[in-house]
Amino acid sequence: MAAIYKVGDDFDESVFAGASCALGVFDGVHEGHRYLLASACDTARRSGGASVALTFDIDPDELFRPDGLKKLMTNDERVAMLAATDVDAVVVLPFTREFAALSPEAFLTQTFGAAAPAYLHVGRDFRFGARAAGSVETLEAWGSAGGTVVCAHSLVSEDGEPVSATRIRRLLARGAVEGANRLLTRPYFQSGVVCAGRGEGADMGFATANLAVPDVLRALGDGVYAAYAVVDGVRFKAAVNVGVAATFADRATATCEAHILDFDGDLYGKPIIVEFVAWLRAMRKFDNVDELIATVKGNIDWVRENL
Ligand SMILES: Cc1cc2nc3c(=O)[nH]c(=O)nc-3n(C[C@H](O)[C@H](O)[C@H](O)COP(=O)(O)O)c2cc1C
Ligand SMILES: Nc1ncnc2c1ncn2[C@@H]1O[C@H](COP(=O)(O)OP(=O)(O)OP(=O)(O)O)[C@@H](O)[C@H]1O
Repeated sequence: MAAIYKVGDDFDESVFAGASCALGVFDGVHEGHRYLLASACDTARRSGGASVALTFDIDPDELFRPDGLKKLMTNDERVAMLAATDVDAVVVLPFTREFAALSPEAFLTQTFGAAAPAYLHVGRDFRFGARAAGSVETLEAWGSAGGTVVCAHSLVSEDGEPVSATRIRRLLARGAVEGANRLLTRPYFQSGVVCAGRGEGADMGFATANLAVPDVLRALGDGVYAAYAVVDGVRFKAAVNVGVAATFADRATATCEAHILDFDGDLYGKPIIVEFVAWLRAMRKFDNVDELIATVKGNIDWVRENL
């Protein structure tokens, strides 16, 4: 597990000296991000320096484009996932309005101080600094003056289209979880602490663990999904309703309800992770509860037999 440095008063920039850094937000830590991180590990191995994922504490869009923003994971999950790759260190820059207002040159000076990295890896489309004025060309001019080799990579593509967090969000919004998982190279997940529901699921024959997923993390479209639920590190099959239950919209608050197969422990207050595998059907508003129960039990049976 990589060391995690949060940049603050006592941060020592010498971490960057001679290092190979991959720079970006990295929401989702998707296939393209992993390629960039692996490229940094590669030049680090060859040059004998450390490999560093250089990122921000929040997604800049949280400050500048919060309306309708759907992130693929929390900031803590993003940093933890970066730290679980092969990099030696994750450096987390505080992204404030003051920081965002820096010119590209000031951004680089403030970030690296006198400790120039040996290699800096970015995607060809990388933009940074105030009004996104900084580009690969800006990096290259700075790098050649200070001794940093800038590696601007062509974007990793799948099916002729670059992999990006935006593309993955678009897939998730329409429930295309298999496609999103392929670009993520792992299952898309939602996580949280199980909260109290209305308590009616158990009477209907299918208890559910309810998560109140904050709106900014609801990248996945409403619907019913086959999934796995991870409880205390153990993976169980699960049938999951995403979105506020349409039949009970006036009294329901949960936005992710998982019926965990072959599990009957008390989960209130416990953290769980729901890993989505396949879209099963659209969520429906049922006219009678018997029809809802029969349909949900059918979904649970499908999960039991097919996952
Ligand atoms: C696999 C699954 C599918 C579901 N599908 C629907 C649905 O299509 N429409 C709906 O209104 N509620 C749906 N629900 C939500 C149930 O209505 C809800 O879990 C039940 O009312 C219990 O809620 P409670 O945990 O708040 O007591 C589904 C639940 C599960 C587990
Ligand atoms: N498909 C890709 N292949 C290689 N590098 C990539 C790819 N996608 C992004 N990168 C690079 O990874 C770093 C982090 O990118 P960033 O966090 O902006 O990801 P993104 O997927 O492009 O996000 P968004 O879609 O929200 O713009 C940047 O240097 C970026 O250029």
